[in-house]
This record gives sequence, structure tokens and C-alpha cells, in this order.
Amino acid sequence: MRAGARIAAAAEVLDDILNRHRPAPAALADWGKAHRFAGSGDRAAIGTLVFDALRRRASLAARMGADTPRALALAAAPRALGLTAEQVTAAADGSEHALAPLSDAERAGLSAELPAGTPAHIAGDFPEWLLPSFERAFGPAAAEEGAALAARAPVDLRVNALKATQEKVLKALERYGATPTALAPTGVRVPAPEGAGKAPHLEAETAHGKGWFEVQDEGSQLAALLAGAGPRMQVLDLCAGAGGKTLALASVMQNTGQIYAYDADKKQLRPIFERLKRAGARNVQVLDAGNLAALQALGPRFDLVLVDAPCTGSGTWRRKPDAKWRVKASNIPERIAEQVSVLDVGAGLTKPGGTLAYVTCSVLPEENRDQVADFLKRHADFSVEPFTTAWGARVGGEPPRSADGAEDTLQLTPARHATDGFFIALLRRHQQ
Ligand SMILES: C[S@@+](CC[C@H](N)C(=O)[O-])C[C@H]1O[C@@H](n2cnc3c(N)ncnc32)[C@H](O)[C@@H]1O
Repeated sequence: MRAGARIAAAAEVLDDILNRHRPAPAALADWGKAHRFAGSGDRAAIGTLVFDALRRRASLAARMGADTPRALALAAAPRALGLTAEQVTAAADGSEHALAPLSDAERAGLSAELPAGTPAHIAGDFPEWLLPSFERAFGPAAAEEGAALAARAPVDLRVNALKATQEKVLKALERYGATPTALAPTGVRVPAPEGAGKAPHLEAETAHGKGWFEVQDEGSQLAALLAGAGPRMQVLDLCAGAGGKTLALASVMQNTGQIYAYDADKKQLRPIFERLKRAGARNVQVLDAGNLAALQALGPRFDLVLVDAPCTGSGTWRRKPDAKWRVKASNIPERIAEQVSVLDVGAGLTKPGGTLAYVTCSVLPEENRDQVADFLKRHADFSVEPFTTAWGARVGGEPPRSADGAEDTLQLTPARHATDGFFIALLRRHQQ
């Protein structure tokens, strides 16, 4: 396909996502099925263009003066496809599979800069109604934090210490430009591709099949490490989902002690069995999904309860940019209520002297710091253990600064830490 046809195809897919509310991966898959002639390079380029347009939707629309699939596909095309503005203009030539030629305003928009004083939600590419939350979390850095969440993300891998070492994984993935992650001692990073380049499918590698690594953002790795699992502990992963954090905990515990993995939803939990097997994790007991009574019957026996809570996922917008424009104001109180519920269940299962580690992949203070403050009001027998005191022994090196300026809880962000947006609070239950 020529560049003009790729841009037109991206506009068609964006229409499906923005106007018919289809998730981006499903809309791209549908387009692929309906256009079987398109090669893998075409599909990858169209996917890259669609994702880049969604990542930077607000700033691209402001430059073009229109928030339409056509305007977004055209405006994202230079950076996403590695073309000049002139090449994009020439590609939209009105021929059979290309877009109609550009208007003067569109041509100007392709090379326009955002004016000084552009509002933070436009410069930072996030929904306007979230501006108060971003400003509360990041103050004058709201636009910068948003812009970093609108960039492409690298692929991060967590080395499975049960089967491999960082050195071994780095060597196996040398040809992809793999490097050690800056903060997580068990992490390996493969950089985000430039232009129309496609991210490598690392889960197809033999090393993955052998259980040497799992794909996991460095922020998620740090959250699991900071939680403080250790050999011979009794650990509960209360929102285990597909087991990303369970596997990280197992790697630290070296097949000693016991991890219980629970999730309210059996469909979310289903992939965990295959993943545990591949990783060689033998100290994990997967509990009956949704059986809260059986879970609570375990009683307050856990040294560590990890609550990787359901949240808006605002910290993962680099990877799921369509979710950024789908999230609604009404979703926040819904997620907050779920978080309260899992935190309260987790508190009841944490033994005196044990830790309830609260984690979200969000940057919104309502789901993070506010949630912790409310928890402490409901549970006078818990207090926050500052992440700074736990960091050295659990992660190593000097603790970073939290992106929201907090001293005791940690907000990781792509702008400050080059990770996804993750929030971590360590809630210690007092000894009786
Ligand atoms: C952020 S995801 C977990 C991701 C997972 N820990 C990982 O690292 O791969 C949140 C999970 O919480 C689960 N969940 C939601 N409400 C829950 C509840 N009341 N009790 C337990 N799990 C719940 C969801 O089904 C979802 O799988």
C-alpha cells in the first residue's frame, strides 16, 4: 500500500474507534479481516499511525482545528510514518484509496506549532475534565506529565529469577537493542520503535517460551518488589488478574513460603495457570475466583497482602491510548468504590505487623493518595511505611522522588521515572 492508502485506512479505523466506540485492537483486527490484501508491513504502519493519533489526539486536533479521524490521521502521519509534511500532503491525492487533497487550513495545520499558553490538557493530551486531577497531582508539571503519557512506550521485560539472569536475557535479546532498566534490578528494556517501525513480538522468542522472562512494565516490577515479599512468607495477591505481579512475587520468593492468588473474575485469572507453569513457580495456590467467603476464611494470616487494585488505568495510556478518551467522569467513583472494597478485604487478611501493599496503574490522586488517606481514617490499626525506608533493601540504590511530591507514597510516571504511571503505598498493620 502507498502512504496515501495507509493514511486513509488509519482514518477509517479511527472513525470506528472514536465514533463507534470500538476498542483500538478490535477495530484494527476488523480492518485487517476486511482487507486481506494488506501485508504485515501495511498493518503495522496503520496500527502505529492509529495509536500515535490517539496518543496525541488533543494536541493534533488543536493544530488541525478539527477533531476528526481525517484530521488526526493526517496530523499524526509525519511522525508516525517518518514522512515530511510535504510527503503527507502529496500522499492525499484523492486517488482511489487515498484521502481527498488537503485544504489550505489542513496544510497549515500539518506544520503548525501549539501557541504559548496552550492549556495543559491540550499540550498534555488528556481529557479536559481531568485537568483538576492532573493539576492536583503534578501542579505546573501537568502538561509535561500528560505529554509523557502520550509518548510511545518501550517494551519492558522482567527476568524470572527462577530460570534466568538479567545477563542471560540481555544476551538472548541483544539483536533488539535490549538494555538493563534503570531502576528495577530484574528489568530489561527494548526501546520503542521510531517512525513506522514495529515493536518486536518478544513473546514469540524461545527465551520467553522457556520462562526466562515476562513482559512487564518497569513500574509494575518496582511495585511488586517494593511490596516486600521474601522467602518463606505467607503472601496473598488479592487482585491477581492474569498473574503479572504473582509471578514477580514468586520470582523473589524462590519457591519458598506460599502465595495465594485470588481474583473476583475467573476470566481474568484464567491465563495464570499457563504462566505459572512456564515460570516454574511451584509455591502458588490459585484460589477459587469470586469465592469471597473461602478467601475470608483464611483469616488474618498474611505477612503481605498485595492489592493491585482495579483502576482507571490512566498510568498505562502510552500502551492503551484509546482508553484515555473512553474514560468517563462517572468511572472514577465506580473504581473508588471497588478500591475501598478490596482494601477493606485486604486489611482483614493482613496479620498484625504485616503489610498491605496498595498499588494502582493510575496517576489520579482520587485513586491514589486520597484513597490511602481515606483508608487510614477507616483503619486506625494501619499506618504508612514510607517507601523511602523500604527501597534500599527491596529494590536497591537511592529511592527516587515521587512525581506528586509525596514523601511516604510513591507515584511513578513516564515523565519522572520512564515507567508507566504506577502508585504504591505500603500500609503496615500495627502489632497488637
Ligand atoms: C489491575 S488488575 C490486576 C492485574 C494483575 N495483578 C497483574 O499484575 O497482572 C485488577 C484486577 O482486580 C480484579 N478485581 C476487581 N474487583 C475485585 C475484587 N473485589 N476482589 C478481587 N479482585 C477484584 C479484576 O478482575 C482485575 O483482574
